[in-house]
Amino acid sequence: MAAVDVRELATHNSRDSCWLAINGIVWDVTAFVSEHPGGANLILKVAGKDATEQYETFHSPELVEETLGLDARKGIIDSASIPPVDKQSELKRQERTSPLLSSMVSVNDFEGVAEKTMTPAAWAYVSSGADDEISTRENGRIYQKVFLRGRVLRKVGSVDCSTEILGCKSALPIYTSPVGLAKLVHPSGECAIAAADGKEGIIQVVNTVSSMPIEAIMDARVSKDQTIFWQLYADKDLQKSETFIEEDLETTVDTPQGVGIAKANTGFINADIEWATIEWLRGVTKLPLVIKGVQSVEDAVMAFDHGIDGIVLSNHGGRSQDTAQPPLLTLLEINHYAPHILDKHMQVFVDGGIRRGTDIIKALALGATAVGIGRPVLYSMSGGYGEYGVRRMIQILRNELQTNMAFIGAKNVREIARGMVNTRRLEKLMIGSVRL
Ligand code: HEM
Ligand SMILES: Cc1cc2nc3c(=O)[nH]c(=O)nc-3n(C[C@H](O)[C@H](O)[C@H](O)COP(=O)(O)O)c2cc1C
Repeated sequence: MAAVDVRELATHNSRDSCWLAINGIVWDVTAFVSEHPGGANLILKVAGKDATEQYETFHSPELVEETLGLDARKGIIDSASIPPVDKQSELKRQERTSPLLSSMVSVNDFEGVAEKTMTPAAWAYVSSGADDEISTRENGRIYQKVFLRGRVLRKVGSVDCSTEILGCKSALPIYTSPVGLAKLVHPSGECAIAAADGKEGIIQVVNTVSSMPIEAIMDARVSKDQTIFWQLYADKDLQKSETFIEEDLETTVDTPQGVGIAKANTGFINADIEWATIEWLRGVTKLPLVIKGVQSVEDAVMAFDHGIDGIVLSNHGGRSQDTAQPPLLTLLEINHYAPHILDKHMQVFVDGGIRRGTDIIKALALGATAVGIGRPVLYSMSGGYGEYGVRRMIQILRNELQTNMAFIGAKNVREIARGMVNTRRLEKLMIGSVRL
Protein backbone atom coordinates (compact mmCIF):
# COMPACT_ATOMS: atom_id res chain seq x y z
CA MET A 1 0.00 0.00 0.00
CA ALA A 2 1.13 3.55 -0.72
CA ALA A 3 2.46 5.73 2.11
CA VAL A 4 0.25 8.70 2.91
CA ASP A 5 1.86 11.88 4.21
CA VAL A 6 0.29 13.27 7.40
CA ARG A 7 0.05 16.68 5.68
CA GLU A 8 -1.90 15.18 2.80
CA LEU A 9 -4.23 13.43 5.25
CA ALA A 10 -4.88 16.78 6.92
CA THR A 11 -6.21 18.28 3.66
CA HIS A 12 -9.06 15.72 3.49
CA ASN A 13 -10.94 17.20 6.40
CA SER A 14 -14.44 17.99 5.12
CA ARG A 15 -17.65 16.30 4.03
CA ASP A 16 -16.53 16.69 0.37
CA SER A 17 -13.34 14.74 0.94
CA CYS A 18 -13.02 12.97 4.25
CA TRP A 19 -10.09 10.71 5.22
CA LEU A 20 -9.23 9.22 8.63
CA ALA A 21 -6.27 7.25 9.94
CA ILE A 22 -7.15 4.26 12.11
CA ASN A 23 -4.34 2.11 13.49
CA GLY A 24 -1.94 3.38 10.86
CA ILE A 25 -4.21 2.85 7.85
CA VAL A 26 -5.79 5.78 6.02
CA TRP A 27 -9.42 5.31 5.01
CA ASP A 28 -11.50 7.36 2.60
CA VAL A 29 -14.86 7.69 4.37
CA THR A 30 -16.34 10.44 2.14
CA ALA A 31 -19.20 8.25 0.90
CA PHE A 32 -19.86 6.85 4.39
CA VAL A 33 -19.94 10.09 6.44
CA SER A 34 -23.65 10.79 6.04
CA GLU A 35 -24.57 7.12 6.56
CA HIS A 36 -22.60 6.71 9.80
CA PRO A 37 -25.06 5.26 12.39
CA GLY A 38 -23.32 7.29 15.12
CA GLY A 39 -23.90 10.54 13.13
CA ALA A 40 -21.80 12.47 10.58
CA ASN A 41 -20.50 14.97 13.14
CA LEU A 42 -18.51 12.41 15.11
CA ILE A 43 -16.61 11.51 11.95
CA LEU A 44 -16.19 15.11 10.76
CA LYS A 45 -14.60 16.06 14.10
CA VAL A 46 -11.73 13.69 13.37
CA ALA A 47 -11.62 14.21 9.59
CA GLY A 48 -8.06 14.58 8.28
CA LYS A 49 -6.61 13.25 11.57
CA ASP A 50 -5.58 10.10 13.38
CA ALA A 51 -8.97 8.89 14.68
CA THR A 52 -7.68 5.69 16.31
CA GLU A 53 -8.46 6.69 19.89
CA GLN A 54 -11.98 7.97 19.14
CA TYR A 55 -12.71 5.02 16.85
CA GLU A 56 -11.48 2.44 19.37
CA THR A 57 -13.59 3.95 22.10
CA PHE A 58 -16.67 2.84 20.20
CA HIS A 59 -15.66 0.10 17.80
CA SER A 60 -13.83 -3.19 17.46
CA PRO A 61 -10.72 -3.15 15.19
CA GLU A 62 -12.28 -5.14 12.35
CA LEU A 63 -15.49 -3.06 12.01
CA VAL A 64 -13.93 -0.46 9.72
CA GLU A 65 -12.85 -3.05 7.15
CA GLU A 66 -16.14 -4.96 7.38
CA THR A 67 -18.13 -1.76 6.87
CA LEU A 68 -16.12 0.07 4.21
CA GLY A 69 -14.38 -2.76 2.36
CA LEU A 70 -10.70 -2.86 1.39
CA ASP A 71 -11.19 -0.51 -1.59
CA ALA A 72 -11.70 2.40 0.81
CA ARG A 73 -8.06 2.17 1.97
CA LYS A 74 -5.86 5.02 0.73
CA GLY A 75 -2.56 3.81 2.18
CA ILE A 76 -0.45 3.48 5.33
CA ILE A 77 0.55 6.24 7.65
CA ASP A 78 3.37 6.26 10.15
CA SER A 79 1.26 6.30 13.28
CA ALA A 80 4.47 6.43 15.41
CA SER A 81 4.66 10.11 14.55
CA ILE A 82 1.41 10.69 16.42
CA PRO A 83 1.90 10.94 20.21
CA PRO A 84 0.33 7.88 21.87
CA VAL A 85 -2.31 8.26 24.56
CA ASP A 86 -1.08 6.66 27.77
CA LYS A 87 -4.11 4.60 28.73
CA GLN A 88 -2.33 2.79 31.55
CA SER A 89 -1.40 5.98 33.41
CA GLU A 90 -4.98 7.26 33.01
CA LEU A 91 -6.19 3.98 34.56
CA LYS A 92 -3.68 4.33 37.41
CA ARG A 93 -4.90 7.88 38.04
CA GLN A 94 -8.49 6.59 38.26
CA GLU A 95 -7.47 3.77 40.61
CA ARG A 96 -5.80 6.27 42.93
CA THR A 97 -8.84 8.56 43.06
CA SER A 98 -11.42 5.76 43.52
CA PRO A 99 -12.41 4.59 47.00
CA LEU A 100 -11.33 1.13 48.15
CA LEU A 101 -13.51 -1.57 46.63
CA SER A 102 -14.19 -2.93 50.10
CA SER A 103 -15.94 0.35 50.96
CA MET A 104 -18.61 -0.35 48.31
CA VAL A 105 -21.47 -1.83 50.31
CA SER A 106 -24.47 -1.39 48.04
CA VAL A 107 -24.93 -1.52 44.27
CA ASN A 108 -25.84 2.17 44.25
CA ASP A 109 -22.43 3.09 45.75
CA PHE A 110 -20.86 2.35 42.37
CA GLU A 111 -22.99 4.99 40.70
CA GLY A 112 -21.31 7.72 42.77
CA VAL A 113 -17.84 6.48 41.75
CA ALA A 114 -18.90 6.31 38.11
CA GLU A 115 -20.18 9.88 38.10
CA LYS A 116 -16.87 11.14 39.52
CA THR A 117 -14.46 9.05 37.43
CA MET A 118 -16.07 8.52 34.01
CA THR A 119 -15.46 11.09 31.29
CA PRO A 120 -18.50 13.42 30.98
CA ALA A 121 -19.36 11.85 27.60
CA ALA A 122 -19.23 8.29 28.96
CA TRP A 123 -21.25 9.22 32.06
CA ALA A 124 -23.91 10.90 29.89
CA TYR A 125 -24.06 7.92 27.53
CA VAL A 126 -24.40 5.31 30.28
CA SER A 127 -26.55 7.05 32.89
CA SER A 128 -29.04 8.85 30.70
CA GLY A 129 -32.49 7.76 29.59
CA ALA A 130 -34.75 8.93 26.77
CA ASP A 131 -36.36 12.41 26.88
CA ASP A 132 -37.41 13.30 30.44
CA GLU A 133 -36.05 10.01 31.84
CA ILE A 134 -39.40 9.15 33.41
CA SER A 135 -39.18 5.44 32.52
CA THR A 136 -35.59 5.25 33.76
CA ARG A 137 -36.66 6.63 37.15
CA GLU A 138 -39.92 4.70 37.48
CA ASN A 139 -38.29 1.36 36.59
CA GLY A 140 -36.52 1.42 39.95
CA ARG A 141 -39.09 3.27 42.02
CA ILE A 142 -41.81 0.73 41.33
CA TYR A 143 -39.95 -1.91 43.36
CA GLN A 144 -40.28 0.35 46.40
CA LYS A 145 -44.08 0.20 46.07
CA VAL A 146 -44.12 -3.58 46.56
CA PHE A 147 -43.99 -4.90 50.13
CA LEU A 148 -42.65 -8.24 51.24
CA ARG A 149 -44.73 -10.72 53.24
CA GLY A 150 -42.22 -12.99 54.94
CA ARG A 151 -43.08 -16.39 56.41
CA VAL A 152 -41.59 -17.40 59.73
CA LEU A 153 -40.50 -20.62 61.47
CA ARG A 154 -39.61 -22.28 58.19
CA LYS A 155 -36.21 -23.74 59.04
CA VAL A 156 -34.43 -22.11 56.12
CA GLY A 157 -30.91 -23.24 57.16
CA SER A 158 -28.47 -22.49 54.35
CA VAL A 159 -29.99 -20.64 51.42
CA ASP A 160 -29.38 -21.85 47.84
CA CYS A 161 -29.71 -19.04 45.27
CA SER A 162 -28.85 -21.11 42.19
CA THR A 163 -31.19 -21.63 39.25
CA GLU A 164 -31.37 -22.70 35.61
CA ILE A 165 -31.67 -20.18 32.81
CA LEU A 166 -32.69 -21.68 29.45
CA GLY A 167 -31.22 -24.99 30.53
CA CYS A 168 -27.91 -23.44 31.67
CA LYS A 169 -26.85 -23.41 35.31
CA SER A 170 -26.49 -20.06 37.04
CA ALA A 171 -25.28 -19.48 40.60
CA LEU A 172 -27.83 -16.68 41.00
CA PRO A 173 -31.15 -15.71 39.42
CA ILE A 174 -29.40 -12.74 37.79
CA TYR A 175 -27.48 -12.17 34.56
CA THR A 176 -25.63 -9.18 33.16
CA SER A 177 -27.72 -7.47 30.45
CA PRO A 178 -26.25 -6.41 27.10
CA VAL A 179 -24.71 -2.97 27.53
CA GLY A 180 -22.99 -1.52 24.45
CA LEU A 181 -19.61 0.22 24.48
CA ALA A 182 -18.28 -1.19 27.76
CA LYS A 183 -14.84 -0.12 26.54
CA LEU A 184 -15.87 3.48 27.11
CA VAL A 185 -15.72 2.72 30.83
CA HIS A 186 -12.74 0.36 31.10
CA PRO A 187 -10.16 -0.75 28.50
CA SER A 188 -11.07 -4.42 29.02
CA GLY A 189 -14.70 -3.67 28.08
CA GLU A 190 -16.94 -6.71 27.80
CA CYS A 191 -13.94 -8.99 28.55
CA ALA A 192 -13.92 -7.75 32.15
CA ILE A 193 -17.62 -8.62 32.41
CA ALA A 194 -17.02 -12.11 30.95
CA ALA A 195 -14.27 -12.83 33.48
CA ALA A 196 -16.28 -11.48 36.43
CA ASP A 197 -19.45 -13.36 35.46
CA GLY A 198 -17.47 -16.57 34.99
CA LYS A 199 -15.90 -16.29 38.42
CA GLU A 200 -19.23 -15.54 40.07
CA GLY A 201 -21.01 -18.27 38.10
CA ILE A 202 -23.54 -16.13 36.27
CA ILE A 203 -24.37 -15.57 32.59
CA GLN A 204 -23.40 -12.60 30.42
CA VAL A 205 -25.55 -11.42 27.53
CA VAL A 206 -23.40 -9.83 24.82
CA ASN A 207 -24.88 -7.67 22.07
CA THR A 208 -24.16 -7.51 18.33
CA VAL A 209 -22.40 -4.15 18.66
CA SER A 210 -20.13 -4.98 21.57
CA SER A 211 -16.99 -2.87 21.86
CA MET A 212 -14.64 -5.88 22.07
CA PRO A 213 -14.40 -8.59 19.39
CA ILE A 214 -16.48 -11.66 20.23
CA GLU A 215 -13.35 -13.85 20.07
CA ALA A 216 -11.70 -11.75 22.81
CA ILE A 217 -14.82 -11.99 24.97
CA MET A 218 -14.92 -15.76 24.51
CA ASP A 219 -11.21 -15.98 25.42
CA ALA A 220 -11.82 -13.97 28.60
CA ARG A 221 -14.15 -16.66 29.95
CA VAL A 222 -12.85 -18.63 32.91
CA SER A 223 -13.42 -21.94 31.12
CA LYS A 224 -14.74 -23.29 27.84
CA ASP A 225 -17.93 -24.34 29.65
CA GLN A 226 -18.82 -20.80 30.67
CA THR A 227 -22.07 -19.84 29.00
CA ILE A 228 -22.48 -16.59 27.10
CA PHE A 229 -25.78 -15.54 25.54
CA TRP A 230 -25.67 -13.57 22.33
CA GLN A 231 -28.05 -10.76 21.45
CA LEU A 232 -28.74 -10.41 17.77
CA TYR A 233 -29.86 -7.16 16.21
CA ALA A 234 -31.25 -8.56 12.98
CA ASP A 235 -29.56 -6.97 9.94
CA LYS A 236 -31.63 -5.16 7.30
CA ASP A 237 -30.30 -7.87 5.06
CA LEU A 238 -31.66 -10.93 6.86
CA GLN A 239 -29.35 -13.17 4.81
CA LYS A 240 -26.37 -11.51 6.58
CA SER A 241 -27.87 -12.37 9.95
CA GLU A 242 -28.51 -15.93 8.81
CA THR A 243 -24.89 -16.33 7.69
CA PHE A 244 -23.72 -14.82 10.98
CA ILE A 245 -25.81 -17.24 13.01
CA GLU A 246 -24.72 -20.27 10.99
CA GLU A 247 -21.03 -19.46 10.56
CA ASP A 248 -20.04 -17.42 13.57
CA LEU A 249 -22.53 -18.19 16.25
CA GLU A 250 -22.85 -21.90 15.82
CA THR A 251 -19.31 -22.75 14.84
CA THR A 252 -16.87 -20.21 16.30
CA VAL A 253 -18.79 -20.01 19.52
CA ASP A 254 -18.71 -23.41 21.03
CA THR A 255 -20.70 -23.45 24.26
CA PRO A 256 -24.42 -23.60 24.99
CA GLN A 257 -25.85 -20.35 23.69
CA GLY A 258 -29.00 -18.34 23.72
CA VAL A 259 -29.98 -15.95 20.99
CA GLY A 260 -31.82 -12.78 21.86
CA ILE A 261 -33.48 -10.61 19.28
CA ALA A 262 -34.07 -6.91 19.69
CA LYS A 263 -35.69 -4.26 17.59
CA ALA A 264 -34.07 -0.87 17.11
CA ASN A 265 -33.61 1.88 14.60
CA THR A 266 -29.95 2.63 13.97
CA GLY A 267 -28.37 2.33 10.51
CA PHE A 268 -27.86 -1.31 9.62
CA ILE A 269 -30.45 -2.61 12.04
CA ASN A 270 -33.65 -4.08 10.73
CA ALA A 271 -36.59 -2.08 12.06
CA ASP A 272 -39.13 -4.20 10.19
CA ILE A 273 -39.00 -7.19 12.47
CA GLU A 274 -42.37 -8.88 12.87
CA TRP A 275 -43.66 -12.19 14.18
CA ALA A 276 -42.87 -13.76 10.78
CA THR A 277 -39.20 -12.84 11.35
CA ILE A 278 -39.31 -14.85 14.55
CA GLU A 279 -40.61 -17.82 12.60
CA TRP A 280 -37.70 -17.36 10.13
CA LEU A 281 -35.24 -17.27 13.04
CA ARG A 282 -36.76 -20.41 14.53
CA GLY A 283 -35.99 -22.17 11.23
CA VAL A 284 -32.40 -20.87 11.16
CA THR A 285 -31.26 -22.05 14.59
CA LYS A 286 -32.03 -24.69 17.16
CA LEU A 287 -30.60 -22.51 19.95
CA PRO A 288 -33.06 -21.24 22.57
CA LEU A 289 -34.72 -18.04 21.38
CA VAL A 290 -35.42 -15.10 23.65
CA ILE A 291 -37.22 -11.89 22.69
CA LYS A 292 -36.05 -8.81 24.57
CA GLY A 293 -38.20 -5.71 24.96
CA VAL A 294 -41.66 -7.18 25.59
CA GLN A 295 -43.82 -4.47 27.19
CA SER A 296 -47.36 -5.82 27.33
CA VAL A 297 -49.19 -8.97 28.36
CA GLU A 298 -50.58 -9.20 24.80
CA ASP A 299 -47.07 -9.60 23.34
CA ALA A 300 -46.04 -11.97 26.12
CA VAL A 301 -48.93 -14.23 25.12
CA MET A 302 -47.98 -13.91 21.41
CA ALA A 303 -44.42 -14.99 22.25
CA PHE A 304 -45.76 -17.91 24.29
CA ASP A 305 -48.02 -18.97 21.40
CA HIS A 306 -45.06 -18.78 18.97
CA GLY A 307 -43.15 -21.28 21.10
CA ILE A 308 -40.45 -18.78 22.13
CA ASP A 309 -38.15 -20.08 24.89
CA GLY A 310 -37.94 -16.85 26.85
CA ILE A 311 -38.97 -13.20 26.95
CA VAL A 312 -37.28 -10.26 28.62
CA LEU A 313 -39.77 -7.73 29.96
CA SER A 314 -37.74 -4.59 29.37
CA ASN A 315 -37.92 -0.98 28.25
CA HIS A 316 -34.12 -1.02 27.81
CA GLY A 317 -33.60 0.84 31.04
CA GLY A 318 -35.81 3.70 29.79
CA ARG A 319 -33.32 4.48 27.02
CA SER A 320 -35.66 3.97 24.06
CA GLN A 321 -39.19 5.32 24.53
CA ASP A 322 -39.79 7.56 27.48
CA THR A 323 -42.92 6.90 29.60
CA ALA A 324 -42.88 3.22 28.53
CA GLN A 325 -44.31 1.39 31.54
CA PRO A 326 -41.94 -0.20 34.05
CA PRO A 327 -41.27 -3.89 33.29
CA LEU A 328 -42.42 -4.98 36.76
CA LEU A 329 -45.86 -3.63 35.87
CA THR A 330 -45.86 -5.74 32.71
CA LEU A 331 -45.03 -8.76 34.87
CA LEU A 332 -47.97 -7.91 37.10
CA GLU A 333 -50.20 -7.72 33.99
CA ILE A 334 -49.12 -11.24 33.06
CA ASN A 335 -49.95 -12.44 36.59
CA HIS A 336 -53.36 -10.84 36.33
CA TYR A 337 -54.45 -11.52 32.74
CA ALA A 338 -52.41 -14.51 31.57
CA PRO A 339 -51.12 -16.53 34.54
CA HIS A 340 -51.40 -19.65 32.35
CA ILE A 341 -48.17 -18.69 30.52
CA LEU A 342 -46.06 -18.66 33.69
CA ASP A 343 -44.03 -21.73 34.69
CA LYS A 344 -44.53 -23.43 31.31
CA HIS A 345 -42.18 -23.80 28.32
CA MET A 346 -41.34 -20.08 28.23
CA GLN A 347 -39.15 -18.42 30.86
CA VAL A 348 -39.78 -14.80 31.79
CA PHE A 349 -36.97 -12.39 32.58
CA VAL A 350 -37.21 -8.80 33.81
CA ASP A 351 -34.77 -5.91 33.82
CA GLY A 352 -34.72 -2.19 34.61
CA GLY A 353 -33.93 -0.53 37.93
CA ILE A 354 -32.96 -3.70 39.81
CA ARG A 355 -30.45 -2.65 42.47
CA ARG A 356 -31.26 -4.69 45.60
CA GLY A 357 -31.61 -8.31 46.65
CA THR A 358 -35.19 -7.52 47.65
CA ASP A 359 -35.91 -6.28 44.08
CA ILE A 360 -34.82 -9.69 42.79
CA ILE A 361 -37.13 -11.48 45.26
CA LYS A 362 -40.08 -9.33 44.17
CA ALA A 363 -39.56 -10.16 40.48
CA LEU A 364 -39.16 -13.87 41.22
CA ALA A 365 -42.27 -13.92 43.41
CA LEU A 366 -44.22 -12.62 40.41
CA GLY A 367 -42.97 -15.45 38.21
CA ALA A 368 -39.66 -14.24 36.74
CA THR A 369 -36.93 -16.86 36.35
CA ALA A 370 -34.11 -14.32 36.61
CA VAL A 371 -33.44 -10.59 36.35
CA GLY A 372 -31.02 -8.57 34.21
CA ILE A 373 -28.60 -5.99 35.60
CA GLY A 374 -27.71 -3.16 33.19
CA ARG A 375 -26.11 0.13 34.26
CA PRO A 376 -24.63 -1.20 37.55
CA VAL A 377 -22.39 -3.46 35.47
CA LEU A 378 -20.79 -0.45 33.79
CA TYR A 379 -20.77 1.65 36.96
CA SER A 380 -19.01 -1.11 38.87
CA MET A 381 -16.23 -1.43 36.30
CA SER A 382 -15.60 2.33 36.31
CA GLY A 383 -12.94 4.04 38.43
CA GLY A 384 -10.36 1.50 37.22
CA TYR A 385 -12.14 -1.36 39.08
CA GLY A 386 -12.74 -3.44 35.91
CA GLU A 387 -13.45 -7.13 36.56
CA TYR A 388 -12.97 -6.74 40.33
CA GLY A 389 -15.67 -4.09 40.55
CA VAL A 390 -18.16 -6.21 38.62
CA ARG A 391 -17.40 -9.16 40.93
CA ARG A 392 -17.91 -7.01 44.02
CA MET A 393 -21.23 -5.74 42.64
CA ILE A 394 -22.44 -9.31 42.02
CA GLN A 395 -21.27 -10.39 45.49
CA ILE A 396 -23.24 -7.54 47.09
CA LEU A 397 -26.38 -8.70 45.28
CA ARG A 398 -25.71 -12.31 46.29
CA ASN A 399 -25.36 -11.38 49.97
CA GLU A 400 -28.51 -9.27 49.94
CA LEU A 401 -30.44 -11.99 48.15
CA GLN A 402 -29.32 -14.73 50.54
CA THR A 403 -30.11 -12.66 53.63
CA ASN A 404 -33.52 -11.63 52.38
CA MET A 405 -34.46 -15.11 51.20
CA ALA A 406 -33.75 -16.31 54.74
CA PHE A 407 -35.90 -13.49 56.17
CA ILE A 408 -38.78 -14.25 53.86
CA GLY A 409 -38.67 -17.99 54.54
CA ALA A 410 -37.38 -19.35 51.20
CA LYS A 411 -34.43 -21.72 51.26
CA ASN A 412 -34.18 -21.87 47.46
CA VAL A 413 -35.52 -19.85 44.53
CA ARG A 414 -38.45 -22.24 43.93
CA GLU A 415 -39.79 -21.40 47.38
CA ILE A 416 -40.13 -17.70 46.55
CA ALA A 417 -43.90 -17.59 46.10
CA ARG A 418 -46.53 -15.13 44.84
CA GLY A 419 -47.97 -14.78 48.34
CA MET A 420 -44.68 -13.35 49.60
CA VAL A 421 -45.32 -9.97 47.97
CA ASN A 422 -48.05 -7.41 48.48
CA THR A 423 -48.59 -5.62 45.14
CA ARG A 424 -51.77 -3.76 46.12
CA ARG A 425 -50.26 -0.30 45.51
CA LEU A 426 -49.34 -1.27 41.95
CA GLU A 427 -52.68 -2.70 40.97
CA LYS A 428 -54.24 0.71 40.37
CA LEU A 429 -51.43 1.47 37.91
CA MET A 430 -52.19 -1.64 35.86
CA ILE A 431 -54.27 -1.42 32.67
CA GLY A 432 -57.97 -2.08 33.39
CA SER A 433 -58.71 -4.55 30.59
CA VAL A 434 -56.94 -6.25 27.70
CA ARG A 435 -58.04 -8.22 24.65
CA LEU A 436 -56.10 -11.46 24.32
C1 HEM B 1 -14.46 4.95 9.53
C2 HEM B 1 -14.72 4.74 10.72
C3 HEM B 1 -16.03 4.28 11.29
C4 HEM B 1 -16.87 3.29 10.87
C5 HEM B 1 -16.72 2.39 9.65
C6 HEM B 1 -17.99 3.27 11.79
C7 HEM B 1 -19.06 2.41 11.71
C8 HEM B 1 -20.12 2.37 12.58
C9 HEM B 1 -21.17 1.40 12.56
C10 HEM B 1 -21.33 0.26 11.56
C11 HEM B 1 -22.00 1.69 13.59
C12 HEM B 1 -23.26 0.90 13.99
C13 HEM B 1 -23.00 0.14 15.27
C14 HEM B 1 -21.79 -0.79 15.24
O1 HEM B 1 -21.76 -1.71 14.42
O2 HEM B 1 -20.89 -0.63 16.10
C15 HEM B 1 -21.49 2.85 14.27
C16 HEM B 1 -22.05 3.44 15.37
C17 HEM B 1 -21.44 4.42 16.11
N1 HEM B 1 -20.22 4.98 15.88
FE1 HEM B 1 -18.99 4.61 14.30
N2 HEM B 1 -17.79 4.22 12.74
C18 HEM B 1 -16.60 4.85 12.47
C19 HEM B 1 -16.01 5.85 13.18
C20 HEM B 1 -16.48 6.36 14.36
C21 HEM B 1 -15.83 7.37 15.15
C22 HEM B 1 -14.51 8.05 14.76
C23 HEM B 1 -16.62 7.59 16.23
C24 HEM B 1 -16.43 8.53 17.40
C25 HEM B 1 -15.75 9.62 17.38
C26 HEM B 1 -17.77 6.72 16.13
C27 HEM B 1 -18.80 6.63 17.04
C28 HEM B 1 -19.93 5.88 16.89
C29 HEM B 1 -21.06 5.90 17.81
C30 HEM B 1 -21.20 6.75 19.08
C31 HEM B 1 -22.00 4.99 17.33
C32 HEM B 1 -23.36 4.68 17.90
C33 HEM B 1 -23.24 3.51 18.85
C34 HEM B 1 -24.57 3.14 19.51
O3 HEM B 1 -25.50 3.96 19.55
O4 HEM B 1 -24.64 2.00 19.99
N3 HEM B 1 -17.64 5.98 14.98
N4 HEM B 1 -20.32 3.24 13.64
C1 LIG C 1 -24.93 1.97 28.08
C2 LIG C 1 -26.03 1.00 27.81
C3 LIG C 1 -26.06 0.34 26.60
C4 LIG C 1 -27.08 -0.55 26.33
N1 LIG C 1 -27.06 -1.23 25.15
C5 LIG C 1 -28.03 -2.13 24.91
C6 LIG C 1 -28.02 -2.89 23.73
O1 LIG C 1 -27.13 -2.78 22.89
N2 LIG C 1 -29.04 -3.77 23.53
C7 LIG C 1 -30.06 -3.91 24.43
O2 LIG C 1 -30.97 -4.71 24.21
N3 LIG C 1 -30.09 -3.23 25.56
C8 LIG C 1 -29.10 -2.35 25.82
N4 LIG C 1 -29.13 -1.66 26.99
C9 LIG C 1 -30.22 -1.92 27.95
C10 LIG C 1 -29.82 -3.02 28.95
O3 LIG C 1 -29.61 -4.26 28.32
C11 LIG C 1 -30.91 -3.22 29.99
O4 LIG C 1 -32.12 -3.54 29.35
C12 LIG C 1 -31.11 -2.02 30.89
O5 LIG C 1 -29.91 -1.32 31.08
C13 LIG C 1 -31.65 -2.48 32.22
O6 LIG C 1 -31.90 -1.40 33.04
P1 LIG C 1 -30.89 -0.90 34.19
O7 LIG C 1 -29.78 -0.18 33.50
O8 LIG C 1 -31.75 0.02 34.99
O9 LIG C 1 -30.43 -2.09 34.97
C14 LIG C 1 -28.12 -0.77 27.29
C15 LIG C 1 -28.06 -0.11 28.51
C16 LIG C 1 -27.04 0.76 28.79
C17 LIG C 1 -27.00 1.45 30.12
